[in-house]
Amino acid sequence: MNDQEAPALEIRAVSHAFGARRALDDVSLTVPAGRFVALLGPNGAGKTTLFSLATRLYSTREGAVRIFGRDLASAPSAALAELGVVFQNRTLDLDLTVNQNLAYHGALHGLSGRPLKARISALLHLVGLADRLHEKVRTLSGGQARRVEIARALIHRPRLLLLDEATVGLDLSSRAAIVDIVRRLVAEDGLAVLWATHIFDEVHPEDDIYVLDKGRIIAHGTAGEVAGGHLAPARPEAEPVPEGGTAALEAAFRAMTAARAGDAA
Ligand SMILES: Nc1ncnc2c1ncn2[C@@H]1O[C@H](COP(=O)(O)OP(=O)(O)OP(=O)(O)O)[C@@H](O)[C@H]1O
Repeated sequence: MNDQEAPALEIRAVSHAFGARRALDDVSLTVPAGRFVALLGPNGAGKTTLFSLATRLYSTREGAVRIFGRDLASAPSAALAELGVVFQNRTLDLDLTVNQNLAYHGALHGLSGRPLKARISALLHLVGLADRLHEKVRTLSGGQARRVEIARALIHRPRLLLLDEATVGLDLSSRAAIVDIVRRLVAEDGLAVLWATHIFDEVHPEDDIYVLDKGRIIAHGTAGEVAGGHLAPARPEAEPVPEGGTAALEAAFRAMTAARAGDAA
């Protein structure tokens, strides 16, 4: 399979345990090139563990992770070159400016001089923060800092972006702005995205979703299919759908996880 045909991310039969606690159990999922895929799961489902394996923070002992066909264990540099990531926990240096944070990260990826400056400028325009270049990150709102993290994750032009609960703790309009930026990157730039969330209203009916619960994938399909076809259609503007519009997905999810809790009992 050549690089153009390979999925952006392939996770195959991955399991991971912390001592006796099995955090992931035989998880497989695929993010096709240029597509938005949501990973929906409650707290403790295993999302962050999966991201830690996909970014090689943890080594994969059971199963395989491939990024555009490159195996993360045997060809880590080639695989990670295609990957950008926004972690759940904030990792910007608050006492450096936006520019310094981005420039430092760009330098790690071998960028310097004019190309680096141009890249930072383009990315800050993309996330709507061009006027904050020389301000310390400490002065930004939570949503603005998140947008800087997205810019930073894209500095080396990855073709796959992983976001772990990127909107958690943000107000509705900041969440909407971030969802909008990410969906535009998919639609206009062909970026592939894995969007991990426990917030139902960030998912549109036509989105490809995987539902993760207690370390296992318990459902996969479009969000509309998983919700039994009762999900309200996405609105054309990329705001989260109003509360209640995703009630069917939430109800389906609760029914699935309750059934599993019953199985386990
Ligand atoms: N370093 C660790 N040591 C021990 N157990 C861990 C560790 N990291 C995660 N776990 C456990 O693994 C399971 C999955 O956790 P994980 O953080 O991956 O879930 P999550 O879906 O990202 O949840 P959240 O949204 O709350 O971050 C949980 O039971 C958690 O307690």
